[in-house]
Amino acid sequence: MTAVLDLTAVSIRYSRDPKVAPAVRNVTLTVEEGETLGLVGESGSGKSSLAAAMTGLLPKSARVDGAIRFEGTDIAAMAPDARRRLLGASIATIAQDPFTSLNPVVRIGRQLVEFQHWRSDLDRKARWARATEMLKQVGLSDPEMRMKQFPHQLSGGIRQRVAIAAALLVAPRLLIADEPTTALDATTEDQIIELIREAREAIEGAVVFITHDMGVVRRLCDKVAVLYAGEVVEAGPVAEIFTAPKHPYTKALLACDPAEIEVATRNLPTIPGTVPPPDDRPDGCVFAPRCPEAMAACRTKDPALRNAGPGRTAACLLVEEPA
Ligand SMILES: Nc1ncnc2c1ncn2[C@@H]1O[C@H](COP(=O)(O)OP(=O)(O)OP(=O)(O)O)[C@@H](O)[C@H]1O
Repeated sequence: MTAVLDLTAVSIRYSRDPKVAPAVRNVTLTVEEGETLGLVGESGSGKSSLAAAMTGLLPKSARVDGAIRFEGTDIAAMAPDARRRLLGASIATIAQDPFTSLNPVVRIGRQLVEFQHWRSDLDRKARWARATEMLKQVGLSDPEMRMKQFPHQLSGGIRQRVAIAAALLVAPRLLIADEPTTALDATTEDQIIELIREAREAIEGAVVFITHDMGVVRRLCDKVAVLYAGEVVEAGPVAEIFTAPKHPYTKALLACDPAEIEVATRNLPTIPGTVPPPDDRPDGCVFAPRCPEAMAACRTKDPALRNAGPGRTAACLLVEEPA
C-alpha cells in the first residue's frame, strides 16, 4: 500500500546555500492510511519546519533536500503551482491559532462556503448546507447562528471546532494539526482531541499531530517521532515507546508529562538547558550536553539512528541493536 506521506532523508535549510547549517536533518518517516503520527519535541526542534515542508509552505528562500512523497508523488520536486493545486485539495491544516486559517473580518458562513471553491459540482446553497451540517458534526449546537458570526465572537474552543470543520470540508487525505490544543483549557483540549480522532475516521486518511506535549501523543497517536535539534532521535509505536523509551531525550520528555508524575506537583520538571541552534551544534551526540546518561564517547561520536526493536529506531550510543 502506498503511504499517505513518506519522507526520505529530508533536510531543510533556510537558505539556498548548501553550506548553511540545516534546521532539519536527514528525517525519514512514514504515515500510512488510518494512522496518526505524533511529531514531538521542544521549541526549536524543527516541528513547524517539517509541517511547512509537508504543506509546501516554506519560504521561497528555503532549500529542501531528500524526498517528500504525498501518495507516491514527490512534492519537494514539484513546481510551486502544481504543488499548490495538489496540496490544496488533499492536505488540510489545523493551526494552534485558528485566526491564522480564519479571516477575522469575514463571517464564518461565507468563509466555509469559500473553502469549498473546488467543489464545482455544488452551488452556493448546497455548499452553505454542507458547511452548516459540518458545524453540527463538530459539536456546535446552533450552527445556523454560528454561520452568521465573525471569528472574534467565538471562544478559543469553538473557533478550533470551526477550524476543524473547515479542514474537513476539504475532505483531505492528510490532516496536519500543529499544536491545535496548546491555547485551550484541559476540558476543551479533551474535546478537540476526541474530535481529531473522529476526523481521522471521517477522512479515511492520515493525521500528523505536532506537539510538545507527550500526554497528547499518548492519548491520540499510533506512532511517534521524537525530534531534537532538527533530528529524529527516537521513533516507533506509541504503546512501546511510552512503556520503554530508549533515548534519554524521550525519557526526559516523558518525565515532564503530568500523567507520568505520581505525586501532584505545581512545578512540573523541565529539561535543564536549551535546544542548540542549527549553526552551533556540539560535536558528537547533539543531546549529550543535556543528557544525564552521557558517556565520554557521546561528546565525540555522532550516534546514527539505529534499529531499536520492531518498528523502532533510536539515535543513542547506549541503545544496543537487536541481534
Ligand atoms: N523562517 C526561518 N528562517 C530561519 N530560521 C528558521 C525559520 N523558521 C525556523 N527557523 C529555525 O529552524 C529551527 C527549527 O525551528 P522550528 O520553528 O521548525 O521548530 P519548532 O519545533 O516548530 O519550534 P516552535 O514550537 O518554537 O515553533 C530553529 O533553530 C529556528 O530558529
